[in-house]
Amino acid sequence: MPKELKVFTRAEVAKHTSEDDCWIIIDSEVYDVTTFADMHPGGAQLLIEYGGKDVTDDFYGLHRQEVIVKYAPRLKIGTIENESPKIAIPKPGDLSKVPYAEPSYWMGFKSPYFNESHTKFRQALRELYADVKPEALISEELNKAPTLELYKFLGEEGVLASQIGPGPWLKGLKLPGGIKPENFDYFHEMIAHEETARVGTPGFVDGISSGYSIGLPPVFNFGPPHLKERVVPEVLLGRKRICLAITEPYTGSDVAKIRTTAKLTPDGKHFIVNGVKKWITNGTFSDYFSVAVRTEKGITMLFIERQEGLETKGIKTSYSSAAGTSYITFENVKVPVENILGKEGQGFQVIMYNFNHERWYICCSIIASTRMIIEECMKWANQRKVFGKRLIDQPVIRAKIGAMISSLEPVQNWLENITYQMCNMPYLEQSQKLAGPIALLKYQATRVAHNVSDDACQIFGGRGITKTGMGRSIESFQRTYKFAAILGGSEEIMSDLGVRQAMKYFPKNARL
Ligand code: HEM
Repeated sequence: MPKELKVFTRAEVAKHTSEDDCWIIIDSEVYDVTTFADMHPGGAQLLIEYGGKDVTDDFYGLHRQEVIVKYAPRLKIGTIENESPKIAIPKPGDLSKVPYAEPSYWMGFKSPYFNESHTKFRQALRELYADVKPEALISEELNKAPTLELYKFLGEEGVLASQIGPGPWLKGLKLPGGIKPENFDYFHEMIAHEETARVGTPGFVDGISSGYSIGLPPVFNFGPPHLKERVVPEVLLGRKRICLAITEPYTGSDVAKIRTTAKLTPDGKHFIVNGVKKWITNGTFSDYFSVAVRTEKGITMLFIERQEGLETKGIKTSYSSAAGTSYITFENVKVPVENILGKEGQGFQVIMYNFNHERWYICCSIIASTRMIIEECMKWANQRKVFGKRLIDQPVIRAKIGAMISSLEPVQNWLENITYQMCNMPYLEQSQKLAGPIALLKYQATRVAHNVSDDACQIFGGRGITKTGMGRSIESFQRTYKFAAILGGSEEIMSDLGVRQAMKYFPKNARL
């Protein structure tokens, strides 16, 4: 039964100042902290010193809003007469009203790209993820992989399907916001990646999105019919998990150097696979693996099921093991020749086919994460008081936040422009025209993330390097934004590729 709340005057609250009877006011609501004081992580004495007072500003200078949301049901005893709260507590699923906290269309600006269906889609995902977030925070903290139950839930709600792009594989599936598969476009997918990133738990987020969004495309684009029919629905409905296994300890971005071998058996019916793979996201809990191997005819992609001889073990990285980042060993693993994805010796084309999409998806995600960090900085700078004024009243802080916003908005706008091209170009034209811009966008998006992370840490000070409390998102971002700068092609390779692509189309007759 909910507690009955009473109405008090400020004078009444002011009488409750002792160890045995201690009340405080936060935003015109009254809290009895007498029994809580001994459990208060900030210390009992502090709370008692503040007994009887309005502690709103001090409270918000030291605690995230989620603290009061969590403790209010236990500690709130009433409200102050003729007053109402001035601080908004967003409902789960609300869009933020903090300037620049959402892409401009969702802050009331006009856009040629979005319509009502994109708004419905974003809203549905934001609400759905608000329910998932508590589990995400626990998994992230405890290094626990997302459960199969959660995968099934995300699969049935169409969340998994909405992260691999428009295509025939969506047919018959339910999508968030009731969007019909035939109306689903790359802007919906962009929103899906943004909303997933907004959960704010990078390891867990990769745990529920990274493996299949790059592991499944080789199957639905190049798999033989018997695999497509079975595996694609299993994965999209969250019943089985798949990952992409390309990189090895000896070779990262240089795919041509992979050493995992697949030798044909004398009867020509199977390959025997031997070798190792490293940094394979979702590998620890995947059932299926899309694997790059070397056969007699060259680099080949194989679909391999978990079986004897295939072992996965977790690798500890700078984010949570909820991502399932793994080291995989293949010892005499037997794979039917029918499991070749594409053609033998043409694995490179299979790998390249989805590269642009993968890089674009990383852009969607890192740009959304960076935006959240800017929102955290703006909120903090507004509520944190030092030397008698808010942080935001210091020109040096405004200069940092100005630099953050003005570096983020151009990459968001470039992302939307590229997404528009993806919606309107056939695959071949996309490959010719977008490989360079996507590579350069990825380079710039992760450079922006780097600078924002650095400035955010300076703004938060000690809290920006502390895993709990006010700066926890800043600390986590600092530890993890580099994943986006390395995976799917490092910054160095991205800028080089962008320029090489541009030079391919450089007119032979152009002169200075
Ligand atoms: C309803 C009232 C309050 C509740 C439920 C509460 C709860 C908490 C919690 C959960 C933490 C740990 C935060 C974290 O690490 O994320 C904390 C820390 C702290 N609290 Fe409170 N608190 C309350 C009121 C106050 C008041 C009135 C003060 C004094 C102004 C205060 C001072 C502190 C301090 C100094 C810390 C340590 C902050 C840090 O490590 O940076 N708290 N409190």
